[in-house]
Amino acid sequence: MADQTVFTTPDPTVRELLATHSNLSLDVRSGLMLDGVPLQAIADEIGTPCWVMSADTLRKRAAKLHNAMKSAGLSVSTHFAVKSNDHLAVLSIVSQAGMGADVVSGGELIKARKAGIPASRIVFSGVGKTDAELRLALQEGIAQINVESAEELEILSGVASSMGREIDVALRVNPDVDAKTHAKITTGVAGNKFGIPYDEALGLYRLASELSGLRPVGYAVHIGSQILTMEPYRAAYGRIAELVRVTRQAGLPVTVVDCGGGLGICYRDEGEGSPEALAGVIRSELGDLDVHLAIEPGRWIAAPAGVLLASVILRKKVTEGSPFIILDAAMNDLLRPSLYEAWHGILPLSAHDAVLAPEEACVVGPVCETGDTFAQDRSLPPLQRGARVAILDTGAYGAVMSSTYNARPLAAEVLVDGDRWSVIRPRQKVEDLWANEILSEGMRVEA
Ligand SMILES: Cc1ncc(COP(=O)(O)O)c(C=O)c1O
Ligand SMILES: N[C@@H](CCCC[NH3+])C(=O)O
Repeated sequence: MADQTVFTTPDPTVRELLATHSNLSLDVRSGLMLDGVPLQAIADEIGTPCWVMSADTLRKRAAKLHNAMKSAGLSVSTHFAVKSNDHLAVLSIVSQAGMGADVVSGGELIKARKAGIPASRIVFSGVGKTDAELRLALQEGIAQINVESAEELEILSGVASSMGREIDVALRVNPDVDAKTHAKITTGVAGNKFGIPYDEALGLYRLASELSGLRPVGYAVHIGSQILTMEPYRAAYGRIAELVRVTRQAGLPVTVVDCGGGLGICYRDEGEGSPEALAGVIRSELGDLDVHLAIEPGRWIAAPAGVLLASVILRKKVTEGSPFIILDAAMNDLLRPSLYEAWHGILPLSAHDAVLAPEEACVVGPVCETGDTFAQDRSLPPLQRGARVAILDTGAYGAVMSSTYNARPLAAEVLVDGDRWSVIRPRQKVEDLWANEILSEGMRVEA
């Protein structure tokens, strides 16, 4: 077992990141550890870039969320948002920790089933489900489909009737509440593509009760992602509670409210969304409705469980301003900084690097895009060629959003469980990049 001696580093960012990430520690000899595993050992054996997930963190966070709901006296089904991390190992761990799944495609549905998540614990959300995906959901007998438009209601009714099936349906309502998060991940304001306009919801609920193949059971709402304060949740759930009352007054039964996901985490110093506070809001706004409650968290469960390991290819001097630290990971691996200007903590893997006095640097990848930037003018220990770093909080919306842009093979994935680790997806081979490309004989030119 490695020596867990904590020592002082002069870099306040390093100290703060270690303080806010309880699964990470800096060991004098072994460097940065994720749970009981030195990350250098993984990088030595597997190479970089490489995603590493902590099984323990997934389990602990699922338990924390369940306890928060229970302590508030709520019985809530939790559906892990598969879009945040769809690795079979992750799905299997969260399933064993008591979660079902929220899926947005046929592919996610099949992966959730492959990971052992029972169909009865799967809900299907999304603005555009194809007929084939709806048929799959009906064949599998999943718990519920969250319908997002009048058009989808008609299509689903047609598909279900043609199969002689009936399915529980919740209407996803757009409550026109601003989640005060990044504009690209806000989903609950009027004008977003998501959900049924609030004022149309009751009419469509009535329509759903008249259409064959559908059993309208309630409402769903999801207002966005990385939400840190409770006001938007309170406003959205308050509106849904009102809708439930009005629907019942109209003589239509409502038995389900799906409260969506969106709870945020602490990437930098913003503090994390509190499951206890969320439970409190759900109880105060929806607790007396006598409905079955559900939530769909993704990021809050998975993001802090993962890091992305990378190596410094080179350090590029500039005449003015911060030097460029060019990593072997890039935007094709982790897209969030490029897409949302998202801030991710970066820590050196070596204890030796971690104790150096910090400098300002720009951390970038080698992809041919100026947007391929992980951090601008970031205070970091001076990282030299060959140094390794961990980019933090990449367990959600990390590997799932990777691509092979610039013909860069998908990075390896590793699972840490206590003081053991194993590869859960080998690095993609370069040959795999063209394995499915068809080059007809006439097109082939001998090199
Ligand atoms: C319908 C739905 N549910 C759940 C989630 C999960 O969100 P988060 O990862 O922020 O918890 C999303 C993504 O924003 C979503 O679109
Ligand atoms: N992919 C986004 C969040 C979108 C969530 C899905 N609706 C992120 O990385 O933060």
